[in-house]
Amino acid sequence: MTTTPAPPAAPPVLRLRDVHKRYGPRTVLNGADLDAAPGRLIGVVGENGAGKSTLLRILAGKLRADRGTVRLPATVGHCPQTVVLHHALTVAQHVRYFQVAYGLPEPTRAWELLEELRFAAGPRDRTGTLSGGTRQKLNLAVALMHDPELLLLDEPYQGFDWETYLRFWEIARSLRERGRTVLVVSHMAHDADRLDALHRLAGGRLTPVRDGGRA
Ligand SMILES: Nc1ncnc2c1ncn2[C@@H]1O[C@H](COP(=O)(O)OP(=O)(O)OP(=O)(O)O)[C@@H](O)[C@H]1O
Repeated sequence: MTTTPAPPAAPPVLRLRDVHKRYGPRTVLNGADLDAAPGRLIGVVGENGAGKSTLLRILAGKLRADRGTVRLPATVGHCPQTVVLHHALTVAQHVRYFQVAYGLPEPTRAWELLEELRFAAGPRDRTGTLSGGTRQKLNLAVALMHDPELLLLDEPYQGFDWETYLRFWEIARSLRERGRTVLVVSHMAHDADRLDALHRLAGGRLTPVRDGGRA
């Protein structure tokens, strides 16, 4: 009898090893490790101030770790907790700005995402006039519009109504099906079932709470 060897596991798209970060005397990350394979939905939970946003900012290249190694794919999207939009610019100006920043020939994906998220504002509306949840939809769409291999989302659905929250998870699932890796900082216990793996950040380290085996 011949046996077919199992296919080798896909190499991690994200690898974090022994990452340290302190702000003055305060140590926030103290040897954080994480591996993420392609096509995984991964959650990170932790108490307020545990260092989740710090971790994501390091992964997004917006903050330098004091020590340790971070291996990332070529394209990374980051949707930070604080909306990065400028209140005086219109919706269309934001889409155009990020299209140019990412070097995209067309901004089509941004408009598709906004439609999927039931975006109610018009292209000429200034973001300063939008509701918090509506601004967050634009924040999310511009983080996703270049279809990054790794997507870092810091509580991405703050201010979303229930229907939009469910649509967010549909988008996350379709990204996973296309081999994208999505890392979500979450406070919601009922998100856990939607994820392939869940890690807790405490004491500056990441510990798997639940792991689907390939995260
Ligand atoms: N730029 C900074 N300078 C000094 N301290 C900072 C800075 N950014 C964050 N901190 C501190 O580092 C700790 C971790 O902050 P961080 O925002 O990463 O936590 P978090 O887990 O995302 O918190 P939350 O759940 O409240 O969003 C906190 O004590 C915070 O006050």
